[in-house]
Amino acid sequence: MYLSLLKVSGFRNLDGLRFQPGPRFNCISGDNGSGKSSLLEALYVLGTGKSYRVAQHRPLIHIQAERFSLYGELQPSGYAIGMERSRQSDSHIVVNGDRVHSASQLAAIMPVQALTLDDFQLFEGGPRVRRRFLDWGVFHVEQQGSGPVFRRFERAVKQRNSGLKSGKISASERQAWTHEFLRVSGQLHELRTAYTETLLKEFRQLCERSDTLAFGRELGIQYSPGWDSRLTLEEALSRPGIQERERRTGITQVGPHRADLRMLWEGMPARDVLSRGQMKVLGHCLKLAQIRCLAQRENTTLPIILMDDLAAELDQAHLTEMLRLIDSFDTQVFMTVLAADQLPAPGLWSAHDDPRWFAVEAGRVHPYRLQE
Ligand SMILES: Nc1ncnc2c1ncn2[C@@H]1O[C@H](COP(=O)(O)OP(=O)(O)OP(=O)(O)O)[C@@H](O)[C@H]1O
Repeated sequence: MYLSLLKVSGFRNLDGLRFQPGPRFNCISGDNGSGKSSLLEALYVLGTGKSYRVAQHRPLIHIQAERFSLYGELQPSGYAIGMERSRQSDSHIVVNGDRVHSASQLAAIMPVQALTLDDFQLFEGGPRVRRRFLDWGVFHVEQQGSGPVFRRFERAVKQRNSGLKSGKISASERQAWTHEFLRVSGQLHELRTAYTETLLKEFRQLCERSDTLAFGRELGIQYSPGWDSRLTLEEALSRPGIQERERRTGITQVGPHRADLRMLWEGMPARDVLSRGQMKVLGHCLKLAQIRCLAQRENTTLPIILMDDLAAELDQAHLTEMLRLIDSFDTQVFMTVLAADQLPAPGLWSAHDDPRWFAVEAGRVHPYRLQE
């Protein structure tokens, strides 16, 4: 699957933009503030309905525009996705002319994975960042089975919390909500445990590839389920201290919504020992390991890979190795860079046709040929 055409209007500084990328590696260069990251962000929004840079959609709309609109065509599926978002209204998404009511449906049509400068947050950020990362993999690898589990789990937590908050629930009502919460938590826990094992295997193999990435083999990753793992979730919920906290706060205190991945280095929190560049490289590797998990499965669509400013903070050896790794996936890639000469010569990392080169200037994209 690859994107053959992108049109963007009123999105940050991009307006009237028409972009025909190549099916494999696309390098996008341009000065600071030219619109490279915005172009990548537009692709991400088209595939997910949300940005990886901001939580709200308003900053995405050009300051003088009322709305942004995005349009993309995918090959060989022939899918055409249109998306519009105004300052006031919710998003309007159309796939092949039919209205789509939830942006989450786009994930199956145009999956995207973004490698960004923030990937060190998988180490330094809070548990929410790691849960989102983990669940991206669970969702994409177990697409058929996991979608309903996520939805039921969210509903079960919400219902249980509103019952706890109202304070007026009978013991039998509380039991019924707890029963559903336990049932669906068990399913989510199983999906995450199985996926974490596969992910770790792929991550280790990826680090075996070269001496440059060998330091990644020392990383220990432990799945922490969201409660004391020596107990069952039911036992954890019935502890007097937990019940007292639930009565006081009206919030379910333990469960998969509190899960985390513990990143360890020689038994210490990895964020206390690894350099920022190392965290960034390993953060990228973890995301690429997710794509390897998908590549092992039959009939899966590999995500389009978006890489914003990969060259920042990486030395040439790490940069070359990351580019080789990314080039080894049979999927479309978009990468931004200030100038093409920041990258090692394509002959060192690209085994396929030459990457395509595009320059962004004042919100417009122009193809160009790289001088030898
Ligand atoms: N809502 C908006 N309306 C208009 N312009 C915006 C809006 N949001 C951001 N911009 C501008 O869009 C331009 C492009 O930003 P972008 O982050 O894409 O640049 P970039 O090419 O990635 O630069 P850098 O190399 O510095 O990261 C910037 O000048 C920014 O100020």
